Amino acid sequence: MLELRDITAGYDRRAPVVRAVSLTVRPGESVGLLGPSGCGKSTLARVASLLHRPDSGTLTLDGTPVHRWRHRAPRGLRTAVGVVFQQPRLSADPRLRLADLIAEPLRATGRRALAAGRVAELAGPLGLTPDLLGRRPHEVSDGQLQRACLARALVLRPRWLICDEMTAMLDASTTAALVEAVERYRASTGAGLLAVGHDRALLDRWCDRTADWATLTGPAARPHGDRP
Ligand SMILES: Nc1ncnc2c1ncn2[C@@H]1O[C@H](COP(=O)(O)OP(=O)(O)OP(=O)(O)O)[C@@H](O)[C@H]1O
Repeated sequence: MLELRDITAGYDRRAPVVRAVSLTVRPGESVGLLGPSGCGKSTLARVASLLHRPDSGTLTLDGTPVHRWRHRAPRGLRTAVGVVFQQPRLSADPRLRLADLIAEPLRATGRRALAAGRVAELAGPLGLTPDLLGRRPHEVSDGQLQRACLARALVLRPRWLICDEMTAMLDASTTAALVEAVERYRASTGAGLLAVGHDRALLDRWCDRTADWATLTGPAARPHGDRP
């Protein structure tokens, strides 16, 4: 279970952007998160990805409460969550060839020996040919780079996947390919998904259920935030 309970978070303690938000994703479940621009969805997604420490509230991953974020988070918790952001160019080291970009989390966790096999396994189904794997980010399209970023998010086989507007800048066929890759991964591993987006039709098609930001926040939020 991925449980965000009464999360208050932001960039200035006096004016948090996320206020008392609760949201639960059950094992194997896919939950879409919809809300107006600027409401705090990405901030909440970063809290769930252990990238942003909340001012208050609790994040619990598979029964373990998280007490430390970013590089201070225990490796076992950090690697349990894979994350894909909206803009691949902001999250990709421009010096790395795509094969190395995908393998980066393996190197960072001392599992370099697994790199060749895991990259090959993920690249093919995502349409990343050997030619593309040898290029650097400035030599590929946004859609190709996002495919590599998704492969990077899956390379450690996380139990939870957070997709923050993963397809917002992409065309319909790339969107379909990325969603299909996520669903294939989830079908083979049982991983849970939190997909943040603006496109209700896409989230309704993709996810088991879609939660509206307005129902998750404030004192009116139900114990599990999004349950009827
Ligand atoms: N690093 C930052 N420093 C200061 N303020 C920030 C920072 N990142 C985001 N904000 C502000 O926090 C608020 C919530 O931003 P966030 O990106 O979480 O919203 P969002 O719901 O994901 O928006 P969108 O749908 O437009 O991506 C916004 O007002 C934004 O300007």
